[in-house]
Amino acid sequence: MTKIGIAGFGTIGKAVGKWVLAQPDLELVGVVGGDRAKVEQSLADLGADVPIMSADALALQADIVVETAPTAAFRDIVVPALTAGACVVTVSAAALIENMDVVDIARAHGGRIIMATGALLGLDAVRAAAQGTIHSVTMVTRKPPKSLIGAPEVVRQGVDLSALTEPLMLFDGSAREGARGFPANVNVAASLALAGIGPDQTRLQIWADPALERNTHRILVDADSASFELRIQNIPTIEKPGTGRITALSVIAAVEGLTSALKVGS
Ligand SMILES: NC(=O)C1=CN([C@@H]2O[C@H](COP(=O)(O)OP(=O)(O)OC[C@H]3O[C@@H](n4cnc5c(N)ncnc54)[C@H](OP(=O)(O)O)[C@@H]3O)[C@@H](O)[C@H]2O)C=CC1
Ligand SMILES: O=C([O-])CC(=O)C(=O)O
Repeated sequence: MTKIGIAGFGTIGKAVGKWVLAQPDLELVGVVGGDRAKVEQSLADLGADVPIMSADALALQADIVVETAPTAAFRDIVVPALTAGACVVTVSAAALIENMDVVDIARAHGGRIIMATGALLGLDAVRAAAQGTIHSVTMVTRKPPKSLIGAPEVVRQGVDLSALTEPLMLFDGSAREGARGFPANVNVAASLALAGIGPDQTRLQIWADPALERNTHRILVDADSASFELRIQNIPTIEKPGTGRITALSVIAAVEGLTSALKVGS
């Protein structure tokens, strides 16, 4: 039995928990949450008798810690897990690019960080191209306004997204700056940057588009090995529209890839 812990039991974490509970070779050994009453209700919804614990306690119990908490909690969860030599599976790429020293912590203690592809595609091709020379990576994210409400940069600009009648460009710059302004909205840009030419070289535009119902990403890569274009249209989750439905499935696929006899794709 592989022991799984989940830190952050919200939109993604709860879906992953439901899947883990249905796997005969996986054991959900603990959950770390924000509001305890909400986690208790979520576990009750799943019919699960699983202890709620601190991130430090989970680090000592789990072989794999699934980190699906808000950006601000990233270090408190990931540092003890890696120090204990656990494998961390996460999609919090916006948090990782601000805390790259955790990679050194993993290296020093035999831990691993698996950044699942999340709400994106094609990171295998971007990583392969990065073994040669990538000339440019450009990403354009367009989301329905409801998917961007509450982002720090939207609040800073004082834009009333609910009043939009036509597309509005909210950001044009580096993936690093974009992830700072929209930490819960463009993790995909941070993942793309980690796979390719880094957060300062990866270019990003973010648009709020009232005509859209899906979170859409278009990526252009120009490299000495290939030029390619990636497009995805993510169906928003009901709980958190900025998070596409495919994200939790990507985390599940990553855990499955770590624990099953057959793994397809790199
Ligand atoms: N790479 C990608 O494609 C994507 C990445 N993400 C990232 O994944 C992460 C999770 O996203 P999502 O599930 O949508 O977010 P949610 O807000 O739905 O869930 C986060 C959960 O974490 C809980 N939480 C709050 N504080 C802590 C803490 N200190 N320790 C543990 N848990 C805590 C929250 O509880 P409470 O509600 O009580 O505060 C909430 O239940 C985020 O970092 C997000 O940015 C999201 C979408 C796509
Ligand atoms: O990257 C993110 O944080 C989420 C996202 O864009 C999506 O789900 O399409």
